[in-house]
Amino acid sequence: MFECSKSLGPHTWVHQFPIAQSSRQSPVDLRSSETHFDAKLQPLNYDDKATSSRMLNNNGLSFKLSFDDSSDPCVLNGGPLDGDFRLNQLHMHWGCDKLPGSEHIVDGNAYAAELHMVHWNSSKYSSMQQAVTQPDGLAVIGVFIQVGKEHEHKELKKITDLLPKITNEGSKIELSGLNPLLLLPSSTAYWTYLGSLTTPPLHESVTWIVMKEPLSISKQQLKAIQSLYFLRSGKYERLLNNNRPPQPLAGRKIRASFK
Ligand SMILES: NS(=O)(=O)c1ccc(C(=O)NCc2cccc(F)c2F)cc1
Ligand SMILES: [Zn+2]
Repeated sequence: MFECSKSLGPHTWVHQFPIAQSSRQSPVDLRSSETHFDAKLQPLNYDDKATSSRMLNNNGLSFKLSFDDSSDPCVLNGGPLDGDFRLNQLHMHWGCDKLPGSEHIVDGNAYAAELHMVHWNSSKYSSMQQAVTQPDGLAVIGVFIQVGKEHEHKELKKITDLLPKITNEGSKIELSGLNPLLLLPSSTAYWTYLGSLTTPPLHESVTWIVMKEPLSISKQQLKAIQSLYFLRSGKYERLLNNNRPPQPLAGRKIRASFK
């Protein structure tokens, strides 16, 4: 129906955000040759579940599900993390039609899409805005998404069923009763490394936790995600929320919670 918008060239970001060429950038290629099993890594733990959230087709970049991280916070701890991290928002990255759209890749292979659950360090900082510039400020859980046979992932269905209601930029809708724990795959295996936001301002403030097992969604669900449009200079364009290509590891080690 609509052309995929040409992403505004991640390679142009460096002009305005010189940190783009620094040594702690994301995403990366999670190469098994670069990962090391770390027996000290704990399992991830969610203390309590958020109930209220608001879904927003935000500024033509993606759709974002914002959580109220002041009153009923959803708190993540454990894993590679020191202290408590509050869930602030979740969003996704996807491709166009048959193109894969995950940001992280595994041994050079990309997935159809990637879910990001963004948390900020509430043990050390008082808000997302304060934490987002700090080296230990954020923790983002990345979950790969692939098109499965037909068994839809239940919790993700709560999100994709609502997307047709926010296809235009700026539209928003309430979504409560989402349980982030149920958005995680059944296997607890993950990789973790120190990285950055994958979109400007590319702050190097993220402890990345990428789940090894992908979620499966139906073709229809992926279509609903890919059918988000936004109006740019009077023209409808599909959100092409993909993505920044993998960045140099620059000597970083990737730890694995599994052998
Ligand atoms: N794709 S990702 O998971 O790495 C990612 C997560 C969060 C943000 C974000 O919050 N951006 C807006 C924002 C808002 C306030 C202050 C900021 F610095 C800022 F980046 C960007 C990318
Ligand atoms: Zn993201």
